[in-house]
Amino acid sequence: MLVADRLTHRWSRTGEPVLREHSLRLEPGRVLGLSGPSGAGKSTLAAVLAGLRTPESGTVVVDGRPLAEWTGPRPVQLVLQHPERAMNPRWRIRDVLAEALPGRRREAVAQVTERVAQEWDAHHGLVSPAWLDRFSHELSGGELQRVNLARALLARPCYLVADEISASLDALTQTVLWHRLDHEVAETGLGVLAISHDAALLAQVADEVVDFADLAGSPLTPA
Ligand SMILES: Nc1ncnc2c1ncn2[C@@H]1O[C@H](COP(=O)(O)OP(=O)(O)OP(=O)(O)O)[C@@H](O)[C@H]1O
Repeated sequence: MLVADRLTHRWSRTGEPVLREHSLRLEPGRVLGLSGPSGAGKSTLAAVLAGLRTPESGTVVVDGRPLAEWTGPRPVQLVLQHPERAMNPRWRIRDVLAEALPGRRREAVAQVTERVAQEWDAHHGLVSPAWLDRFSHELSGGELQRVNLARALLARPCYLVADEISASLDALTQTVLWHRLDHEVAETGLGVLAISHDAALLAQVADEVVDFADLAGSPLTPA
């Protein structure tokens, strides 16, 4: 279980806190939907859950161990709406995918990236093997987003924070992508936090939907 307890975070020392003792539980093998208005703090919470921001106070514990104590691959992967920000523009797509496999032999990495591209290609062409030798600027935003998600799953995270990951996709591709994620949830026990403004999408893909505001000031454990 991913347990975030009483997280507080403000972006400037004198500013209002964006996270105000926000708490949530994300179970393995489940999809939890998170909704809330623009600017509320959902992406801030996402960054803290993934360990990319340190909260002013509060804890994030992943499968019984504080997030800060995990070494090696991040147990919580974050995929954002704008995939180009998460990729080195000088890398080919095969190197972008290989980033999820640090420390492996070159030949093994090449094999895995080819296999992953073929496997994702089988899901209605979500990722094409033909993209592997291209640079990120040679793919569309939606294509890059699928590569970004494939890379995040290749790292074998325990939990995935998916922040508006399908907002730039057409309806059919969106359905196929969530179907692919569902498969991962069922097969590997991945826990997913799906952040979106799209209530209809969340109703479709999530086991439960919570509102960002309702997570504030509701500690999971006694103070
Ligand atoms: N790097 C930053 N530096 C300063 N302020 C920030 C930073 N990132 C976000 N903020 C501020 O924190 C608040 C919450 O932003 P956040 O991106 O978490 O909201 P959100 O709920 O994800 O919004 P949206 O749905 O529009 O993506 C906003 O007021 C935003 O301006």
